[in-house]
Amino acid sequence: MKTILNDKQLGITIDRLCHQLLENHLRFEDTVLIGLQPRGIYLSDRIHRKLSQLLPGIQIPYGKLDITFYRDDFKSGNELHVPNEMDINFSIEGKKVVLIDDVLYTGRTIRSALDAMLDFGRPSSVELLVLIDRRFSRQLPIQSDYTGRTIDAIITQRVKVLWKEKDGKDEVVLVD
Ligand SMILES: O=P(O)(O)OC[C@H]1O[C@H](OP(=O)(O)OP(=O)(O)O)[C@H](O)[C@@H]1O
Ligand SMILES: O=c1cc[nH]c(=O)[nH]1
Repeated sequence: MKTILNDKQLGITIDRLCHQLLENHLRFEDTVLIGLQPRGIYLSDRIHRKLSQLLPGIQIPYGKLDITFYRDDFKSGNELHVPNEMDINFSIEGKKVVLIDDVLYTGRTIRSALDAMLDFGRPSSVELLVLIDRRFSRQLPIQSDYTGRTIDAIITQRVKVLWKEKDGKDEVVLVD
């Protein structure tokens, strides 16, 4: 097992991603943040919290999207898919959406998210922010606009993003 980001590096990386978002979205007037269930929301919670500190008095619309019923393998196999909470109480019609997830690998989760998101309106643009981009693993033409760390990993390896509130510590590891 190899550490990709320790807790300090993870904090610095999230701060940097927030500043990159600020550079492009300034006061977030037409921008909404959407975290992907289940594991992207730990990152999106932190990003939303940090941006709210950096922009006091500004309410940035923030929701959580569940893609369970939009997965391209939803109807195949015998696996039982258990949905997570869908929590988007605003329209994304005409908004600039920033989708947030922890890991980008094949790109299938993001494809499903793009599909699921359209139930909430037609955005003017969609960007993707991920903590870890597993390069050379894509099965679809999808890439991130904001990236914490790009890594090369072989197919048998798995990136695990651990969060203090869920897993007891903040760390990103590569598991063989
Ligand atoms: O780009 P992809 O290949 O879709 O992988 C990325 C997704 O994988 C992880 O979720 P999870 O382990 O729940 O997803 P999986 O079961 O699809 O691997 C992670 O939280 C991302 O959402
Ligand atoms: O390495 C990987 C690939 C997909 N999803 C993860 O969380 N990790």
